Amino acid sequence: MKQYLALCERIINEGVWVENERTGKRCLTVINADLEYDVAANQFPLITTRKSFWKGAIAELLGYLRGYDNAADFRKLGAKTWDANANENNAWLNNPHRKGHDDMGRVYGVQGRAWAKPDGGTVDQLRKIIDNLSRGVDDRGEILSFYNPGEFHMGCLRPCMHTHNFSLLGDTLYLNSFQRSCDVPLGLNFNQVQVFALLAIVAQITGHKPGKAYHKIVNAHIYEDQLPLMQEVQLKREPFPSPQLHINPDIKSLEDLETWVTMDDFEVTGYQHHEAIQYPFSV
Ligand SMILES: Nc1nc(=O)c2c([nH]1)NC[C@@H]1CN(c3ccc(C(=O)N[C@@H](CCC(=O)O)C(=O)O)cc3)CN21
Ligand SMILES: O=c1ccn([C@H]2C[C@H](O)[C@@H](COP(=O)(O)O)O2)c(=O)[nH]1
Repeated sequence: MKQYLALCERIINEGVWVENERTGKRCLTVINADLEYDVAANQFPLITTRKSFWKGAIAELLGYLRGYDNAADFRKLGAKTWDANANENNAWLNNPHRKGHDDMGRVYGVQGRAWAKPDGGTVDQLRKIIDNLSRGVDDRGEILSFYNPGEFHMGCLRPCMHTHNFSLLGDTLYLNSFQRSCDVPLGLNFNQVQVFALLAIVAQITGHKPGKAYHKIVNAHIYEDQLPLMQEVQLKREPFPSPQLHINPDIKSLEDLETWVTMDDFEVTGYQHHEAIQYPFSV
């Protein structure tokens, strides 16, 4: 929680105003933030200075791991986060590749599970990583990348958290996650949960101990209409200690994640938090 608050303070003290064409809003922006989560100690990085709807974040992650391309599928899991980007962005609504209501196009998990090969067929990046790690193999290229510039024109948004790189040291699994753009009041609240949960889940299904997760953010920003709530409400509150995340131990494989897992298989204990804050969302 301290590193989150330090990043917010840094944006307020050192941030530079940058215009954003798509949203028509200015963002107070800093470049480069390195966050670290201790998954081994189960210090779940949930924001405590406002109520966090963490289930939406894990639902979104599960949708990515399943390769979903449709906001309706995300809603069924419990994440409403893609409704606006799928259905309210004019450039995407007028894009000939959009397959109708709720379609997100070839974003995130589509690239992770079915990256189109130029010579035909697809690559399932996640399957390969899980197979290797389950055999105790780290080929120094255990990389899940959603960033496919050749297909940006076929999706509603370029991926923000775009690459997850796993590493094995002995029986301990590590994760480095890379994010090019971060809406600190709204998106980071979810992204911290996702980086932590991704390492915890993959360690569990490949039979390893989780170590640390390292989260690098390049452009970290606060939208102009979010700033008063951040400065005058959220940053005035004292944080509480980290809660813990519990994952159903019956989840043992990628097939389990793909077939029967729901948000009921995730539980958080010890979550003390301040009241919810509704931050404005920019499409
Ligand atoms: N401007 C912007 N910021 C983002 O963080 C973001 C995007 N766009 N587009 C793609 C995804 C969607 N994400 C989202 C979208 C909505 C919330 C949101 O409204 N969060 C609420 C609670 C939602 C709930 O009830 O589940 C919050 O208060 O955190 C969070 C992340 C993250 N990403
Ligand atoms: O996981 C996510 C997804 C999106 N965001 C934020 C970061 C930006 O504010 C917007 C995306 O706009 P771009 O112009 O494509 O950078 O969504 C996030 O924080 N986390």
